[in-house]
Amino acid sequence: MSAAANPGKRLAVIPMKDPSRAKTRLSITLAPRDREALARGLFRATIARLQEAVARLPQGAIDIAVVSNSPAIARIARQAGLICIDDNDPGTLSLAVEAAADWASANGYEALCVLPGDLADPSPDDLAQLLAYPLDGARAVLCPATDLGTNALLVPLPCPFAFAYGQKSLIAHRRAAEAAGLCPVVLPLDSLRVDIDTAEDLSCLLAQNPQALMREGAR
Ligand SMILES: Nc1nc2c(ncn2[C@@H]2O[C@H](COP(=O)(O)OP(=O)(O)OP(=O)(O)O)[C@@H](O)[C@H]2O)c(=O)[nH]1
Ligand SMILES: O=C(O)[C@H](O)COP(=O)(O)O
Repeated sequence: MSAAANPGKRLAVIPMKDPSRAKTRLSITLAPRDREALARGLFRATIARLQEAVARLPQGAIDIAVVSNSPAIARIARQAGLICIDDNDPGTLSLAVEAAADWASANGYEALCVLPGDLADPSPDDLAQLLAYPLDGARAVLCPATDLGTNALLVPLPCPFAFAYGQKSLIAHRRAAEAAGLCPVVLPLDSLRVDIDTAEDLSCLLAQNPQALMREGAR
């Protein structure tokens, strides 16, 4: 693909660690194989919801990708028909997302939407609203997590500021977008507020979906 390949298109990207290294904050609550199963299960659910959202939008408007260095994640992504971007394991979420932004710019996409692969229950309606949000060349859209993290964002490409994931990243992203001359829009979408980081998040998830920790070994 080249820069001329995707004019007017947006790329939705899910950053993913290898499942064997994921969900470390749940180490006290879950055995390694359960953390791995949870990470895979949440990733598959995110893909399905995103595909449902994309199907509601004009055909060809959005492509979906994963950015990861994990062969296990690449296998799941390819089976689902996603684009796989290899981030060469740069060591942080921000650098992995930067690798995806660079790839998307080089391939001619006009905007990048970043969604973590550990959202508890993202709704296709909310995802479609975010994916279709008008940027008018100068907006950056930020969807807050309950803890003031950034659970989703939509930026024009090339993105004029550095990603700043970490504690209270919503505030950091808002400032960075503004400093780079963009107009930051905070878009609170209920179903994008909760990701599964802590034991409390997990018990809420299991109350709603007791299958969330089903073993995935056979797939
Ligand atoms: N490609 C890539 N994805 C990452 C990286 N760090 C985090 N992610 C992904 O970003 C999303 C949010 O991740 P976190 O909640 O920070 O990490 P986690 O592994 O899910 O959980 P913890 O280990 O408890 O921090 C998940 O989809 C992760 O797989 C990274 O270094 N590279
Ligand atoms: O804002 C962030 O850093 C992202 O939402 C990732 O946050 P998490 O570590 O809370 O999942």
